[in-house]
Amino acid sequence: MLFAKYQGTGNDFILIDDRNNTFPTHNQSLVAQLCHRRFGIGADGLILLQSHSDYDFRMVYFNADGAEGSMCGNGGRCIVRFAHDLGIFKTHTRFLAVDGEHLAEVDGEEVRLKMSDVPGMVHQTGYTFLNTGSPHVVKFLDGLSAYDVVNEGRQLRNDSAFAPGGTNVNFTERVKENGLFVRTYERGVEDETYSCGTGVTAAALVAYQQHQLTSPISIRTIGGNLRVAFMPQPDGSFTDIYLIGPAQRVFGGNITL
Ligand SMILES: N[C@@H](CCC[C@H](N)C(=O)O)C(=O)O
Repeated sequence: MLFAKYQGTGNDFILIDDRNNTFPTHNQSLVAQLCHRRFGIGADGLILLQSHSDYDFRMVYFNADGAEGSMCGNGGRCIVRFAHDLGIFKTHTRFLAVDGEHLAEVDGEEVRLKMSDVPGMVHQTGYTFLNTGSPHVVKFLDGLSAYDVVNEGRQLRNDSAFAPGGTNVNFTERVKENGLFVRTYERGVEDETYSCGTGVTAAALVAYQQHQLTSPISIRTIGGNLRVAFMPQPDGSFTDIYLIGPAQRVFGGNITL
């Protein structure tokens, strides 16, 4: 079976053209093995591109632990690049993911992905929780470069407040000129990743509401730079949310299943 590896600001994924529906979607240990960084290809997740009668394609996303996941923003940008490379569309596309319809546009190196609307957020002491297609905690702090993201993130990810599903955790620092630096502990990878698209989207919306940053917000991650644009609504919800940044093919190959 042919595969290709793509990355979006260092969040990396195995992409498979599954338009003939031959991938064994219920084989969780196979997905985990393919994503393993020592015994497999190595990736933060695996994504199937499947056919859909009403859309250009359907995105099916699995986390590195092999379980089917909720929405992945960087994965969404990578599958758009993959579909573009396969010749499925020219500049604009419309596809279906687990959280519903997404529109996207390829513009040179960048992919601009429309995210799901966000109904609101819950503020707790020390952090904010919201769902941007996947569940996210956003916690603002100073000195993020030296912060223990893995241990602090793992604790919050497994906090009983988020049981049974758990949450992703985004540690966020304000940087100059309407910008953020974000480091994410990702559920399903169970480690810090270089970038998380639904995570930086969550951080941007909280930064608007709590720190008066304005759309579009520039975000630095370990793996590169992203932008998040959005329209705040009077009822506290957000519409027209766009995640914008680079997505690239890394290499391709053939796997025997
Ligand atoms: N890396 C992703 C988020 C993927 C989903 C997450 N691991 C979860 O299970 O909630 C992104 O770019 O959004």
